[in-house]
Amino acid sequence: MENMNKKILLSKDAIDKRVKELGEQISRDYTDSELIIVGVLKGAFIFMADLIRALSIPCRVDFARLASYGSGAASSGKVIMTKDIETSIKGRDILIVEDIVDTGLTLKFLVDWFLERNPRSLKVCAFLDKQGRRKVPFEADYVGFTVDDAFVIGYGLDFNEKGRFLPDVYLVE
Ligand SMILES: O=P(O)(O)OC[C@H]1O[C@H](OP(=O)(O)OP(=O)(O)O)[C@H](O)[C@@H]1O
Ligand SMILES: Nc1nc2[nH]cnc2c(=O)[nH]1
Repeated sequence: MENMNKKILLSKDAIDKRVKELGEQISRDYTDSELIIVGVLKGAFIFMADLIRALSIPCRVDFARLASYGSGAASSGKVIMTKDIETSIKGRDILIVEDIVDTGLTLKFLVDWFLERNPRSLKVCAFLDKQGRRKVPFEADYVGFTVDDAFVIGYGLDFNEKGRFLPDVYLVE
């Protein structure tokens, strides 16, 4: 990563401002509900930590971890869950929090998985959305920023497990 060209895409200030707006919007939409927030590991952990502190409503948290397998850099499109949540979601309001939607395969899998357990409602909040890259139709209910088709790191997002700690988001090449 040290040898890579990286250019700032989203500053910490811009991220903080947008996360605060999302927190306010979600708090308005879920007044009178005790939301269960499900973070998708690993990438979402920083966004989720900031987002729940921007809420003015109570929430519970849980985590799931998914992996997609493929040859080389290309995903086979097969997603598997390597860690399920530990909370019962039947009849509850669920918000999945994800760092990025790219092909849409991960979130499509997770949404279908959770819907089988009959939550009262199920929505998705994604920090970043690469809308032009979908392999399956998928729309998040809340989006921090839309980004073009370029590889990004920082604010939880990694390149080979590096760069998650960076407070800003960078384009890398
Ligand atoms: O829309 P998709 O094409 O399915 O891609 C999005 C997924 O890819 C990334 O996870 P990754 O597998 O890199 O794991 P990580 O979160 O542990 O970094 C990201 O965090 C999403 O979960
Ligand atoms: N870190 C990272 N993970 C991704 N997964 C899908 N797109 C991206 C991206 O741009 N950066």
